[in-house]
Amino acid sequence: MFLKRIEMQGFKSFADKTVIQFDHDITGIVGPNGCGKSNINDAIRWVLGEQSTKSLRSGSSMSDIIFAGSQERKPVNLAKVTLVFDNTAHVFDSPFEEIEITRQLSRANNEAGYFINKTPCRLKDISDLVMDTGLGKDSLNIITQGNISSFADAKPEERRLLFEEAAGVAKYKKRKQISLHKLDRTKENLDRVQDIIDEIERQLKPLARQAKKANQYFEYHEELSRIEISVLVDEITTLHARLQDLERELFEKRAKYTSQETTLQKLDEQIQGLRSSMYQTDRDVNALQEQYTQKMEESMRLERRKIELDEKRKYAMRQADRQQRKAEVQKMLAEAQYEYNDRKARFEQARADYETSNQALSAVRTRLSRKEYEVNQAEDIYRDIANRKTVAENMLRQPYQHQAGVRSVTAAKASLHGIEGVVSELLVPDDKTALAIQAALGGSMYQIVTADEADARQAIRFLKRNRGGRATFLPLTVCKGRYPSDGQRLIASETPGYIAWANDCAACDPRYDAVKDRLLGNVLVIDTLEHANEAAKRLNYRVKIVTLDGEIVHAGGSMTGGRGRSQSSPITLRKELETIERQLQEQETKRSALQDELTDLRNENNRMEQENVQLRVELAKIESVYQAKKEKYASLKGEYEQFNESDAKLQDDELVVQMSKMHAEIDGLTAKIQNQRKHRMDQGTQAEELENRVRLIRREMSAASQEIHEGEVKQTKYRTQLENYLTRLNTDYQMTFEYAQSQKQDIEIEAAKDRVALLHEKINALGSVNPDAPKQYEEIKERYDYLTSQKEDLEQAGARIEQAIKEMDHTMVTQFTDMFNKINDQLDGVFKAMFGGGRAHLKMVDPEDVLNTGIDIDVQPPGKTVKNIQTFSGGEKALIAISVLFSILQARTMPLCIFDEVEAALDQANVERFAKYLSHFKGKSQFIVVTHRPGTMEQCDTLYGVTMQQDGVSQLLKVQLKDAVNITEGEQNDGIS
Ligand SMILES: Nc1ncnc2c1ncn2[C@@H]1O[C@H](COP(=O)(O)OP(=O)(O)OP(=O)(O)O)[C@@H](O)[C@H]1O
Repeated sequence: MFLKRIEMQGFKSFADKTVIQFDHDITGIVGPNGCGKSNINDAIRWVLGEQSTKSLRSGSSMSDIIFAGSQERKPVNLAKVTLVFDNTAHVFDSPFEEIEITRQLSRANNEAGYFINKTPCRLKDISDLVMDTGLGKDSLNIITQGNISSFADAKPEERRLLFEEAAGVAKYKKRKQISLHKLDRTKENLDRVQDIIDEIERQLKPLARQAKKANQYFEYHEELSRIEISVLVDEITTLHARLQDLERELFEKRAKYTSQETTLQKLDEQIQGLRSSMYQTDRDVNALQEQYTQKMEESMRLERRKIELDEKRKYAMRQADRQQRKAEVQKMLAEAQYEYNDRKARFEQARADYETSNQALSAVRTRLSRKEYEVNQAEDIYRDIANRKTVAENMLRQPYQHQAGVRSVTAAKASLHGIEGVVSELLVPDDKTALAIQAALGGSMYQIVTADEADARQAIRFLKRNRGGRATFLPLTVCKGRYPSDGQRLIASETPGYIAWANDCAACDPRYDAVKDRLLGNVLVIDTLEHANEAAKRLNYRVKIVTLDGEIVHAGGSMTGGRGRSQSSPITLRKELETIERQLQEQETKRSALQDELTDLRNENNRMEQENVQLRVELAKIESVYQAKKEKYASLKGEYEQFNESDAKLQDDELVVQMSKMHAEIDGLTAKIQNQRKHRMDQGTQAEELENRVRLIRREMSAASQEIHEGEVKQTKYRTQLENYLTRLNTDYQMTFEYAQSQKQDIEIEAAKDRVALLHEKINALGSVNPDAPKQYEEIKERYDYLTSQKEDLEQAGARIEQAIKEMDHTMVTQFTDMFNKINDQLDGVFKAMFGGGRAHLKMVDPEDVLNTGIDIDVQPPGKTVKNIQTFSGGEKALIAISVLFSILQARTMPLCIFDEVEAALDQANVERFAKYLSHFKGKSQFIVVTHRPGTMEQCDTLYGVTMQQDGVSQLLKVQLKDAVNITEGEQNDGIS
């Protein structure tokens, strides 16, 4: 027998160990209601893998299948059932000739145990072993009364399951289900992988470009590093040498300047000395001049006395004889001639002196008027600067003339809380970049910095309440710096004309660093507008740029520039005022020097005017004397010529001697005065020469000072450049100059410089570079390749599953159709045997869809015209179902069938037909039949009677037919005897 034995213990009502031995084809199980017959079926299904407590007619828990005890028996802790199969026909796919399957369950810990041939295993192993045999918890092996009665009323689709089971396609269906599930999962995985691949593909292209760019950058940078070190070393060396030359030059210039200062001082002293000496000479000349005037007056007096004397002589002569008179005239003529000649010479000398004085005076006047013009000019400039100073001072006193709000808040600062100040007061730009910072700040220079937002709100309320104007407030608590990116810094520092980032050009209390960095942190300062345009281009028009002249290239490229009436703003005013004060000081020095010179010139002019007047007076005096002498000489000459002889002598020798002495003195004084004048002129010339030298030296010193200043500017520039280069060595290459020197290569520096510039250009042209791009690209590419191969694997797996499903579908269609036809072939004969005539036929509801079609059955019992199965009686429906069941058993041999009261609904005649037909299968299948019907019992080879005594425990014993009928019929009385 296929099922050789069942061993049960503790299973449901079989509390004690019960062994059912099967030795014949048809074994009947009989017994009264509730004695435990169906528990045997349950035991078989339980071992074959049933997990549903409902289907096992157990309670809510599987442990309810363990014997629960009764009034007289205690519950047991373990349920254990073993099925022993004969496998000599190898119904099980196993080399063993006997298969023993055991399932047990312990109540204590709900622990389940599964065994095949006593070897522990999993439930799945049992299901797998059983699946291909046609046995199984849902198989056709176990048919209950319920199965039979529901067959006719079932939907065609439900009915189909029976045929699937018969055709053995259930396992394919299950496998297909698993495959479909797998396919779904594979497709889901594929979709997921595809989504990731799509996403990665989207990243891959730009990343490839970035990686290429970064590699290019690394290449350029690598080359740059190789040659730029040498270039930097060369630049530093050159700059160093230049600086040394410059310092030497500056030292010499400063030394010369100092020595010129000393010379100038000496010259000034000399000029001072000379001026006092000239003053003394002037006084000497004046004294001599006075003496001269006195002498001249005395001389004139003597002259007058002489004239009087001569008149007296003339009178005497008129009294004397003619000879005497002649001699007298002759003598007078000689005197007159002498005097005439003498006065003439004097007159001419005086005239020449006067003319010389005139010329000198005119020269001085010209110089004077030129000097006056220069002084006026200097005065105008001074006044102009002084005016500018006043205006600037006024503006500084009222810096927010046009910002009413700022004015109001500043005025009320003491009564408001947390007013830190106006941006223009808090930030102080350096001289050079003041205009640039002013432009960079724009209107924000009038923003008022407050400690926090509450302070700003309070100030705004104050302005509103007092209608004090509007103002913008910048609370420190929300103020955050804005900075350029590292890339922008690098590009900016390499751009021609780069000065600095604006926040580095202004100083402030560290408290306001955030304000400074917020307003100026991302503004770039460049020297000229051309360079600013270039810088903007290189920075992709993303940065605001200002020039030293205050022009702006805004982010985006728009430009602001030009010049208004005033360039001043509070931010530049302080510096402007300092510059104006310096200019005023310089102009003051210049103006007072010019005024000194003017005073000197005026003094000289006055002196010369005086001298000139004096000379003119003298000339007039001497001219009159000269004219008198001339006339006298002419008259005497005429008179004498009338005498042939000389007349009496009338003379005053003493007067003549006095006069001649006087004349000699006057001549002496004249000579002295002339000498002094010449000396004075020499001194003047000398002073002028010295002043010329002073002017020359001053000019030279001013030029030298300018050169020194320029040299110092150059020096600062070189030092800054040097610092820059050293910083670059340090930051870009982490090298000291000394180490870099040791790394310097022997290359052509000029060509290298060109190359460095070109490389910088190329690097700039690359724009922003992501240095991690190559690594990121590699990683993502690797991931992409991996996922692509995953995708291929999944596609192949999917294709394999689809192919397997296709094959399974094909097998199922074939097997199902074959089995369906076979059953159909059997059905008519079985039906006729069961109904004693008539006919029956199975049909597919949708023959086109064999895999899903429902199954209908057309039946026509003998003598009836009704075909609709629903309209038949319960017994007829059961007989139809049994006919189909038998047809199936005909078409497909089952190794084991368990019928649980399947014939319960049949009448006696039909039970007999049923039982008779059962014997058709003898030798082919093993039957275990649970029954109450004697007709069926008669056909059984062996009969087991199941009884249950008061203790609620099922007992089993082999019985004879007679006993079996008794047991069944004596259900109401006591069971077996
Ligand atoms: N865990 C259990 N412990 C003890 N007895 C149990 C347990 N489970 C079920 N039983 C008993 O098993 C009996 C039911 O057995 P079963 O359904 O096999 O009877 P039957 O012989 O098939 O009856 P019928 O002829 O009416 O179908 C009941 O008396 C029930 O109390």
